[in-house]
Amino acid sequence: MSNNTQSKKESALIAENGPWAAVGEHPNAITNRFYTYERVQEIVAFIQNIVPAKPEVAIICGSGLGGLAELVVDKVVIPYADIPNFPRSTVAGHRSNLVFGILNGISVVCMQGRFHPYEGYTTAACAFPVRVMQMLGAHTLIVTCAAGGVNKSYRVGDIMLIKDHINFPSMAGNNPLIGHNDERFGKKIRPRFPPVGHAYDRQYASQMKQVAAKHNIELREGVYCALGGPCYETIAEINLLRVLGIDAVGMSIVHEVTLGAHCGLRMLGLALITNKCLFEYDSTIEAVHEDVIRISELKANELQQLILDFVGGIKTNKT
Ligand SMILES: O=P(O)(O)O[C@@H]1C[C@H](O)[C@@H](CO)O1
Ligand code: HPA
Repeated sequence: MSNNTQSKKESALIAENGPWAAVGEHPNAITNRFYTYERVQEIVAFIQNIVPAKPEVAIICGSGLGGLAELVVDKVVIPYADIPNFPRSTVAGHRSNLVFGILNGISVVCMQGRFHPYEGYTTAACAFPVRVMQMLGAHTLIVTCAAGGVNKSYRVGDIMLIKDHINFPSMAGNNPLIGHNDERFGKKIRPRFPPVGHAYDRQYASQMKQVAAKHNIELREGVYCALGGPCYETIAEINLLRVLGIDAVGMSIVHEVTLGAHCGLRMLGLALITNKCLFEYDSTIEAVHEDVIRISELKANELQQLILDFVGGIKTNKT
């Protein structure tokens, strides 16, 4: 091929796909092109063939928190492996199932296992199931996760209502919305620059506080931040996060909430504090994932009680 033909081909590619085309696009742009509106619709149609009922509430279960899905009645379980083009969760404490059914009187879909960027998935691939669940009918998304306590007053086993988040991967140019903005995701036309300042629904937050008070469960409220993982943080990093006013640190949620905001979902987030973060160089305790799962499983009942009652409240408020 002559140099001239080669450069003409490259120019055409760049004109069609943008400046990254010649050197390789940002991976999220590629994922977004893979999980097009049409492909997401195909996945939705596949699922609707198995489960015709519309879920109203979507729940993403964090590390060791998949037990919540066991409370669902009239259950239909679809393994991720059975769904065309659906990723698999590769992390201990995350099963790979979509669980449909009724939770405290309301139709739900639970993701029993999520995807994390450190598993090798782009943030767009990690979060695209949020669009699937919205297209299946969900108007509400509940995200749960395990997190390290950065706030020094937090204890292991505390539950934190997520008031807001800091999306460090996004600040570093890794947002799941990078790539083509397909305005068809969601009920209204979805904007190129969606606001996320009120991503966590204030009314839902106050309903959750009432539920916690009713059960005598102390609820913390704070700011969650996501880092890329898979390493737990250094002592210097934790001290930096603390200076920034962050209360809990994890490796998930923020990309899911970003797509949830983009497609117009009302959202609630709960983080279970599974370990205290390291602040001092002479400290001997290190975070380990086995402990994260152990604490999650130990405290799962409380979290489940909160979600069960909260979901029941959504039903009551509708009737
Ligand atoms: O899926 P979540 O955010 O609950 O999992 C947390 C973050 C890492 O995946 C893992 C670290 O122990 O737990
Ligand atoms: N850091 C990051 N992610 C986590 C932690 C932590 O200490 N605990 C559970 N998930």
